[in-house]
Amino acid sequence: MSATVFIDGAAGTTGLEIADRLGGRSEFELVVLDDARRKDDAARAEALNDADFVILCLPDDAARAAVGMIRNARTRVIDASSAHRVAQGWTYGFPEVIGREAVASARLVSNPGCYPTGFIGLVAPLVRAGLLPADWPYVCHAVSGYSGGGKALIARFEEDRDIAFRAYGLAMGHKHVPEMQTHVGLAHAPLFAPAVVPAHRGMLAEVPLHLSAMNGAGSPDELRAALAEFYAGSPIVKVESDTPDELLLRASMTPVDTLTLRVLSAKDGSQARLVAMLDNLGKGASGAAVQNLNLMAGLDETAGLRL
Ligand SMILES: NC(=O)C1=CN([C@@H]2O[C@H](COP(=O)(O)OP(=O)(O)OC[C@H]3O[C@@H](n4cnc5c(N)ncnc54)[C@H](OP(=O)(O)O)[C@@H]3O)[C@@H](O)[C@H]2O)C=CC1
Ligand SMILES: CC(=O)N[C@@H](CCC(=O)OP(=O)(O)O)C(=O)O
Repeated sequence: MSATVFIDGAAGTTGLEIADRLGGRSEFELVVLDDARRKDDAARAEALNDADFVILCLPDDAARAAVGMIRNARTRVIDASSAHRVAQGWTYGFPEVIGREAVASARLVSNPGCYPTGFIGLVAPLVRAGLLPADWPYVCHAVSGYSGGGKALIARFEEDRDIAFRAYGLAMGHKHVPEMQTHVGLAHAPLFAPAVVPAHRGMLAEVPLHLSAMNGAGSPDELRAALAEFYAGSPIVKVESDTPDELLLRASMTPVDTLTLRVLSAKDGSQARLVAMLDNLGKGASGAAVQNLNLMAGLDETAGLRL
């Protein structure tokens, strides 16, 4: 018998991409509320309590309210919002970093943010291996396609074709910083500098490092080898050892659920740039939600993913 899945917020950017990935799969049956009922609390409460799995693709406040509507301990939840990413009782849904078994057995899973997927994917294994210090004040620069901001930012970029680059989070305190600090185990909140480019999807997150100024930091070769070992065998996270002349995000990018990591470095090893590339709607959101759903349902983690 197939498990029932209710996507709350199914008409939004993340929800639609999850439904795409689940389409045609016999292991899951999607529960769909029509347009007239998708924001009706009584209909949502019924669907939230009846489904085997609920995937929340809602703004944070609506996600918190949806969790409050679940009145049984049977329904298992994947929250794509940032409402529960450092909350007690929730498992952080980054299986490669947190552990596949932890995600597979959890009832409440919080999907990582798109930018933190790049930052944590790069830094957590290296801090854990003792090759980067936990008490360093890290910096993360990143660019995202505009679908990262959901329907509102898509509409803004599609209406105003003149925006070439949008830096934001300028007063610091971006909502992703707590999960970046917590799930790497850092002493200081990272300084996070996000931006949006006029492409629908795609993301690059970078952590520049003055290795020669960091006490006890590994060499670029050691960092690269440690990442390759940590993700060895992962069908989703790839560690590349090349040094390309340039890294391009293409506006025509097709959806992909991989996360690609690189350690780029100076010849003398004094400086490095840790770089993650992903699709904000792939491993950054919908692909990650489907990977977590697969694990929670006891299935191959890659089923339905675009690899
Ligand atoms: N886009 C991305 O790349 C990523 C998004 N996320 C997170 O996923 C969540 C969804 O984001 P995204 O899909 O981009 O956002 P969208 O704005 O595209 O979609 C949100 C959807 O939720 C619906 N909604 C809002 N309030 C309610 C409610 N009370 N009851 C039912 N439906 C409601 C909206 O309805 P309506 O259509 O009427 O506006 C909309 O369809 C957010 O928390 C976001 O931060 C996480 C990682 C990456
Ligand atoms: C481009 C853009 O606006 N991106 C969003 C983050 C997208 C994401 O990861 O979603 P969560 O909000 O669920 O964390 C932002 O910076 O707020």
